[in-house]
Amino acid sequence: MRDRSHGGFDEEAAVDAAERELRRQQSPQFRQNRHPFLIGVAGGTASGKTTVCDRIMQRLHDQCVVMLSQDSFYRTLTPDEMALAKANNYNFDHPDALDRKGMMECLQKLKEGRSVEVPVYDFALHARVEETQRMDPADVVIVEGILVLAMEEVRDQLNMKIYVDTDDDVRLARRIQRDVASRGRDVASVIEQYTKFVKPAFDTFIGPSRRHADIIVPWQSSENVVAIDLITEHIRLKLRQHDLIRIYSNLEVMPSNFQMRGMHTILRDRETSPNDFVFYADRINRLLVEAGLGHLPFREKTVMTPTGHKYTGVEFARGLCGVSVIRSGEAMEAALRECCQGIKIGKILVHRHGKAEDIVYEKLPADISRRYVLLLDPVLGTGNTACKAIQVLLDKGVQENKILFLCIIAAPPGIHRVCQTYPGVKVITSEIDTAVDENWCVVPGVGEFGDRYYC
Ligand SMILES: O=P(O)(O)OC[C@H]1O[C@H](OP(=O)(O)OP(=O)(O)O)[C@H](O)[C@@H]1O
Ligand SMILES: O=c1cc[nH]c(=O)[nH]1
Repeated sequence: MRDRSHGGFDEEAAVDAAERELRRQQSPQFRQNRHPFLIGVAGGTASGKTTVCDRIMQRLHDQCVVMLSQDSFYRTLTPDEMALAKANNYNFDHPDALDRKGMMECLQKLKEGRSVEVPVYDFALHARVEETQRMDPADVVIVEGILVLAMEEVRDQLNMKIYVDTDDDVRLARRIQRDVASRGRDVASVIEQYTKFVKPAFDTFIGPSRRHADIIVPWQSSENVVAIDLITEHIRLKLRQHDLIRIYSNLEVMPSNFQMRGMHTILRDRETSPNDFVFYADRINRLLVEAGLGHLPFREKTVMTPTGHKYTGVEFARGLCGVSVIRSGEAMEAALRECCQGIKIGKILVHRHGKAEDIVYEKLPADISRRYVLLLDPVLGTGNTACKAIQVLLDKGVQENKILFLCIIAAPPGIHRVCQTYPGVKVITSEIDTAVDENWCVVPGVGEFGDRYYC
């Protein structure tokens, strides 16, 4: 409940401090602790993956971007395999042709912000050469290759997955041209290899892996400039979010998947009916509450199953309660009650009036100072409301590291403010938005959450 006044917090100073912190983390001594943003680019042979990567790198020229190619990790062949390769009878399109362990080690090191020595593969000799190529840590690592989205262990490391979609005939024509010109092959052998191995591997591994992609880029004979623009804009947005996660260890963003993005799309759509808004907000609230509960301490517990076997598991934490920020936070109470039967839930009303800030109402469990508190409010905008509510809890004796703030969307100013002012408080959100506008509305946001939920 507020008239969108700003409160006494110097937002610019907070953002400056956060940026200073980010620069500190970018200094060489901190590099090894940095986690870069990992992008996977897959697609069939000669689909244009490298060109897509080059265009992305050109557009992200102000970031430190490196590209790791799956091709660098072809295995050194055994003598028998070498004989097959020379007879054009070896399957280079199968995941087993790769040194997957070596590739994962490289990826892991880059992910940890360390330099790596990348193997160099000679396609004409079907062998690794002696020398390696050094790759230094970067802000963004692009991993490119036909099987990048088909290998689960690689896929699991990626922050963004792109699939380049090009017609089969265009790809075959390009493949013939490339292998003849630069890999020492003749046309007949390229076509034979394509029919025997390349196409079946595409049908078995590569084509099906497109379902794992976040973005599918149609890429035919002319370049898809619009797609590259959209992708790089999205990467910039994600990098900003990624930076926040790197700065604040007390910020957690729930993993995004198509279900989550679909639910957010419905919430954010101004055409969504009130019934649907409530339905999908409730679904996300339930997931948020589960994510919050996952941060509570647990005790080991062993039970007997009905078949008389032991199961060693854990026991849920005791001594927790919820506190909702009136009015929108009350929309999250049902989700908390569904997960924790009989849980005590208190309430705080933060009322703003001009420059003055008043708590006009609070009703909290008498023993709240001994409890963990799940503080519920679906929107974190400037962070004024959240900070005021957190301060009320601290004044009641709740320990800072026993407060978990759950919100459906969080804007960067609110994240800076809460995470910096209260480093012990864990902020858990399902999405980070871009900004807060001059009317204190979150951008892109959901509009006035309370008005839409309770209308
Ligand atoms: O981070 P801030 O800039 O403080 O904004 C966030 C606050 O705004 C919303 O409440 P609102 O004031 O709209 O009241 P309502 O819940 O009664 O609709 C939201 O539920 C938060 O409490
Ligand atoms: O955009 C906003 C900002 C604060 N609160 C809301 O409900 N929406």
